[in-house]
Amino acid sequence: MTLSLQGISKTYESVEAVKKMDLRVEEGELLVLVGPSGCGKTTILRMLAGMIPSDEGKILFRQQNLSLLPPEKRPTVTVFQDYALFPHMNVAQNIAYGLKVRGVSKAVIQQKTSDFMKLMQIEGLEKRNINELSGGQKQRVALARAMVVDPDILLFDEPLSSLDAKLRVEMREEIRHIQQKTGITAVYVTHDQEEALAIADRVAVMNQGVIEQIGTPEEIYYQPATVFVADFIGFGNFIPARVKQISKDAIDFICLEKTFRQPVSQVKVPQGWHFSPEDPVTLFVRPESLLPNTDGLFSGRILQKSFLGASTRFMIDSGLEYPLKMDVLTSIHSISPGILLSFDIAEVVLFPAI
Ligand SMILES: Nc1ncnc2c1ncn2[C@@H]1O[C@H](COP(=O)(O)OP(=O)(O)OP(=O)(O)O)[C@@H](O)[C@H]1O
Repeated sequence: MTLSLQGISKTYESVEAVKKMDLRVEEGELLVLVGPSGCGKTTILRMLAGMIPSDEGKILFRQQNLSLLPPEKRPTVTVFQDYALFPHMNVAQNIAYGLKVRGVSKAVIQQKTSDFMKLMQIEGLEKRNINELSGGQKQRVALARAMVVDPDILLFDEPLSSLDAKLRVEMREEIRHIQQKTGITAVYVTHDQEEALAIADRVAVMNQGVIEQIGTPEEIYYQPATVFVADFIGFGNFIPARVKQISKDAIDFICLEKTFRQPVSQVKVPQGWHFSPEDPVTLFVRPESLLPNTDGLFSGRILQKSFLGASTRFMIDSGLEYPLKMDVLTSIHSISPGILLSFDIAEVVLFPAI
């Protein structure tokens, strides 16, 4: 009982937007497609909705081949960034539209419209014109209009991009809450990696028409499978290093001219990649995994400090080509300008040298 894309491709003139993609979305799951502009996210959503055909491959939902169905026969409804509301209809008429065209009775339309206005906390706005609403209210109307027809699959195309930062966070929490409450299957497109991590059951990170990695937000954040994913999701430091020696229990690395010893079981590496003694490698370290401490493994000098609220970010010169980023809880005050650092070694991911 899943939505699955099997070997889906799409080429526009000379641009290969989606390349032989396989993807499964479980029933009731919220799957986020995230990636930089032009990586093919919207193209996938359009193929799911039937707005454009794929060049090859199949889209199956509950054993039915959706690729053969026109858009209006598909079990999908799309929520767009620009809301796509009907400007000549008031709020209630917008929400009721989908039910009306499906020939639902007046009494049911009234009941359902009222239920969804309540769910989206827009009661009292029934008679308002669309141009008399705030951005957040418009998005609530758009969501109510999409969900009122009880679709099996909700498609979100950057639904929060037009909202200001605070409202985005509020609305994404609300979308997540309602999606979980209704158990609707959802595919959500965004280029905002923070939004992706916050809202998803699973995240698919896309790059140039392919999925680089798919996994839970925690897997994607703590165990990026590629340098692209590590770089795109969150912040991090790429530190050049060299494998010194490998024994049965531990691996020694030389990094910043110091030797780090790490138990073999703790070394996180991309699947299928093996390294040998003397290989140049890259250590990927999150800013919060860099630790200021007095018996640190290497030294650095603070170049810059940015207050981020709960944490403070320090830019540190450690003699590398780029400054290291280190996030420290703001409540910890005693950071001296010339500091000693170490890693939380269990959180470091090892990549081939970049
Ligand atoms: N109608 C079209 N004709 C030609 N090329 C297109 C068309 N639509 C998209 N493309 C190209 O296909 C690639 C994928 O586009 P797509 O819109 O799917 O990316 P996206 O990840 O959604 O990007 P964004 O976040 O900017 O919306 C891009 O290189 C884009 O320029």
